[in-house]
Amino acid sequence: APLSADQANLVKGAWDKVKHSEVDILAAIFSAHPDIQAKFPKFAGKELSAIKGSADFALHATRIVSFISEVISLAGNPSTAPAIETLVTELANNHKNRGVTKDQFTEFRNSLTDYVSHHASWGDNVASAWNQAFDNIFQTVFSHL
Ligand code: HEM
Repeated sequence: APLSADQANLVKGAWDKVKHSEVDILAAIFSAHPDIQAKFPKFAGKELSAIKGSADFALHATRIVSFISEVISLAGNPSTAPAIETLVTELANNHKNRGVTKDQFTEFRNSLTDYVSHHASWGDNVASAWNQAFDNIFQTVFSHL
């Protein structure tokens, strides 16, 4: 089910606490899942510590975080649901073309959720809204992979 306005506000509140930590978020994902790092032509086979400070790393981290910020900013409003669907379908198709798997998307989700849950205040209500948001997003992603 789509998020209510109240649920969307809980997700926004948590995301606001971490959205300026782009590099840290991507580093946490790569560190937990080297198979994700290995999909990136620019980062494959390199030590995380050697790439984490690079402009390329900051650029990609910012792309990911900006995408998530955009989707979250559109959540909780029935009139913007089609825009979310369009953005997420495009993301799924781009990643399908790169050979990204459902398991890798799930790994990404789990690391991201782990990061946010440790860097924002995280009660049951926040967790439930966050999980519902990602269930919705991933339902669309998986239908296109
Ligand atoms: C919800 C999860 C994810 C989000 C929000 C996300 C977001 C993005 C965005 C916004 C871009 C740049 C736009 C584009 O080229 O499509 C991108 C590129 C990319 N993503 Fe993801 N991504 C996710 C999951 C993954 C996973 C799991 C992998 C690998 C296993 C991956 C690998 C890549 C690669 C290889 C690129 C191209 C990088 C380049 O330009 O060299 N992504 N991603």
